Amino acid sequence: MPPLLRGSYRRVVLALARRVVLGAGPRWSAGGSSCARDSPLGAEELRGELDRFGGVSVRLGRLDALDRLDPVAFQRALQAAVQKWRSEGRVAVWLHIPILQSRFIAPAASLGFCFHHTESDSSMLSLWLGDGPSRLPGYATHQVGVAGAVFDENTRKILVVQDRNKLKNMWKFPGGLSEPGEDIGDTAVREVFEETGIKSEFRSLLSIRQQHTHPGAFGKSDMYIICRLKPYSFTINFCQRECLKCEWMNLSDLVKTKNTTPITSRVARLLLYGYKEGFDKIDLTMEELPAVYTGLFYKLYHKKLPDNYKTMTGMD
Ligand SMILES: NC(=O)C1=CN([C@@H]2O[C@H](COP(=O)(O)OP(=O)(O)OC[C@H]3O[C@@H](n4cnc5c(N)ncnc54)[C@H](O)[C@@H]3O)[C@@H](O)[C@H]2O)C=CC1
Ligand SMILES: [Mg+2]
Repeated sequence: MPPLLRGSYRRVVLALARRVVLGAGPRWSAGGSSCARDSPLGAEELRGELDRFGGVSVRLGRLDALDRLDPVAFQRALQAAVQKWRSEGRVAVWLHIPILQSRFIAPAASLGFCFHHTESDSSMLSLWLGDGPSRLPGYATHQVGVAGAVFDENTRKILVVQDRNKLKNMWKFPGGLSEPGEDIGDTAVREVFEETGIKSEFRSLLSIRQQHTHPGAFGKSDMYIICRLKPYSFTINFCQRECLKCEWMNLSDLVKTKNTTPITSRVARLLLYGYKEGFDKIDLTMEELPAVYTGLFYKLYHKKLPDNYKTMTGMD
């Protein structure tokens, strides 16, 4: 027996290998005694929860003994567990590993596990056990950036910035990346305030750009959304760290200038059209609706739907 599999480790490993179970299982005990020596780590078995697709989810952070379990012992236990889950017809295994237990990543990888995703304090590995190629869904594919086109209808001026740290200095709308759980409109309002000092409120969504293998998105795709915002403060106090310049520019000048990005120019023209013909021509408005399955709420963006169409039941 390898030296690593001595004493309490040995008991842990044997228990893991023998009795990997799903659901609530008995605690480890090497000899039936409940004294501290026989169950020295007070640990539970490597066990998983069954998900609705027939996969098993194991959270290593819940296993008390893990701090004193070495990678070799873990690999054996996991191998035995995978064998058992396979024989039970489980389709996949999800392995959640806290960052401080990262020494278990390599042993899991040697059994075929791959990274599914990582968070700041943990990683999630997965192993497909079902027939054919994996049907597990991938993780995040896009980052979401949001800009605010803050248009003052009274003066026909629009708020524009030039970013610092850019190879070319071009006029654009202030904006930045959405934070986890943040509504699109809230990102626009927050970023505009952080970058320019201007306070504003969300009016509508104007455009969505999708760009793949975006250099600023760590190789992922970029979703860049521009919102129409209405200002309610007008004194610029721009962030020197992020911006080189910031000003209220005549919308017609932004439409004309060459010193801007194609998307900014296009949205400036869209705003001009909306200003002249009515913003309902260009606005995707937002409404909050209840989600059927989760009981949560979501934001839905679309062209304005007349109230009678919201409740109509037939074609007449
Ligand atoms: N076509 C356009 O007009 C432009 C569109 N965008 C879009 O805007 C969104 C991102 O907005 P941003 O204003 O760039 O983000 P942001 O406003 O959230 O953050 C920009 C700041 O983050 C920091 N930062 C970013 N990457 C960094 C790194 N690797 N190391 C250290 N600091 C770093 C810098 O301080 C930088 O000034 C994306 O969706 C992008 O596609 C951005 C620029 C131009
Ligand atoms: Mg920015």
